[in-house]
Amino acid sequence: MNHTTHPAARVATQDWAALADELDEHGNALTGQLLTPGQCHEIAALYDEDDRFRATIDMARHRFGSGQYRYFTHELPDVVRELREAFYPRLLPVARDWAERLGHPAPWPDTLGEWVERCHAAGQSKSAQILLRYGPGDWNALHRDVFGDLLFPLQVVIGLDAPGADFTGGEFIMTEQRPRAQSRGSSTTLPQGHGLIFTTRDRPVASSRGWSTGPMRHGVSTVRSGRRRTLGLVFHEAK
Ligand SMILES: O=C(O)CCC(=O)C(=O)O
Ligand SMILES: [Fe+2]
Repeated sequence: MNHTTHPAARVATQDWAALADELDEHGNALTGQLLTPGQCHEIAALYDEDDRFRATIDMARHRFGSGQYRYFTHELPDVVRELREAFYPRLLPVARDWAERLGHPAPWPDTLGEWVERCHAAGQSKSAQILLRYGPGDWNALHRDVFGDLLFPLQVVIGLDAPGADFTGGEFIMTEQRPRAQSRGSSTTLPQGHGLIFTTRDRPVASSRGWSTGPMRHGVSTVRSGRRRTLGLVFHEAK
């Protein structure tokens, strides 16, 4: 793999000022291409390697929607580990800036390694990186990936299949609860190999009194045909 196709290098060379502006404006932001279609297929193919996963979740059984996802063990495949490590320092300034605006604590150290250690010490010790697989009729209910007190406020989902060609439907959807008003919705068609950075729990929303908390949820609309697979990167650990 040469330097230009290395996923971590692709993360580093995104226009991070523009992505931060987009995150401020919308609570989510789509990156450029991070993975080639071949790299997407390699990651998606890991789904069938049982030893790589600590748990498999049948979404219908938990009333999370319909479809299946698997939690990787801590022995992450190199590309997944490298992507997560490459994103963390880029998302950190946004996380700290948002916490300051909201008057929330910003407990995140400079390195992902230190943050993960802190999660483990606090009893959040399980890997939260997931591969998801949706077929026709599958969907993901609106939710938040909050697993304990320790939380990183942004996460990333990477599309592994091509919308239109490999599947139809299956848009990534978000809602934002507005104070004393009805919620606002958004949908994003996730291109293959691109990442969507999005708010895990709340984003800062400008208000007459400064900043207020904009609670957000995310999910996936029903896949109408084909197969949609994604890689989910979360920066805190699960319980
Ligand atoms: O499949 C998706 O697009 C979203 C999956 C999800 O809920 C997540 O990555 O946290
Ligand atoms: Fe999620």
